[in-house]
Amino acid sequence: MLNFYGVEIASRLLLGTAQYPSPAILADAARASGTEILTVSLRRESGRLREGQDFWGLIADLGVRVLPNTAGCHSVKEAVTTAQMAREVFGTSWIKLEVIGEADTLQPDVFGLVEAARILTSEGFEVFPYTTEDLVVAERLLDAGCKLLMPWGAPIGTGMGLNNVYGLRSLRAHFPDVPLVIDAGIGRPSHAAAAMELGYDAVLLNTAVAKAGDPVAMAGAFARAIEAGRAGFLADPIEPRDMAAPSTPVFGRASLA
Ligand SMILES: CC(=O)[C@@H](O)[C@H](O)COP(=O)(O)O
Repeated sequence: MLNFYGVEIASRLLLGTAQYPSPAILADAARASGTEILTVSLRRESGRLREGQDFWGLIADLGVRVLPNTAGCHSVKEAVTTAQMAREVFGTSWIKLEVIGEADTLQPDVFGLVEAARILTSEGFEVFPYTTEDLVVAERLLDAGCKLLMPWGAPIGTGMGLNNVYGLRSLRAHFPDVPLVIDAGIGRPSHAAAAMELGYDAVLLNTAVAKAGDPVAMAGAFARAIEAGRAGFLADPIEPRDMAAPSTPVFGRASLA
């Protein structure tokens, strides 16, 4: 079972809550996904109070954990302040930390991320950092007190899947005991399955479900793909090879005589 900061989690799919056609579809998609963790942006909740209250009721009905995020923050100060407010609003010390550094790719500002992570862990937060696959940054985030890492698959909202499989494989190999969650850029269930086959512990996604033609069906498809990918990883897949190898034994030949 997954363990995030001492909390055991059965579902390996974490779901975002933005961009659904309606709150009812979000709720149905969350149920179909089997997720136990929904990410929620503080900005959304504080911005439109009435809608926020309805939204909070919906989350409470689903009986899932909330992982507040600092989506849209571009500086350390903004991210830290948003995290502090989120702790008050949502009553949890979990925070998905995003410090965005570049507008076109929404690439994390990894320098600001490490600084913000250090500040927040010293204040008792349990930080889920949205990062790249960079090994040195990963080491710095762990030094800063993060107990798990959330590298991107591809830029948020692109649906491109796993852009740097080599880097992600290498991150997995360097940190075998750290929970690793692919966060962002997943477009199709096969991308999520591929992440799990690499040995990743879980996948966080939003756009691919929220913007699908049928978000509820897509949520179910992702849940099954993640389970299949995990099962495949645990079953110890064969290594690819360059030369063909007959899968049918060649001893004993058919004879026409
Ligand atoms: C919801 C959330 O936390 C996003 O910031 C996250 O990174 C998801 O990205 P996708 O929308 O690309 O799945």
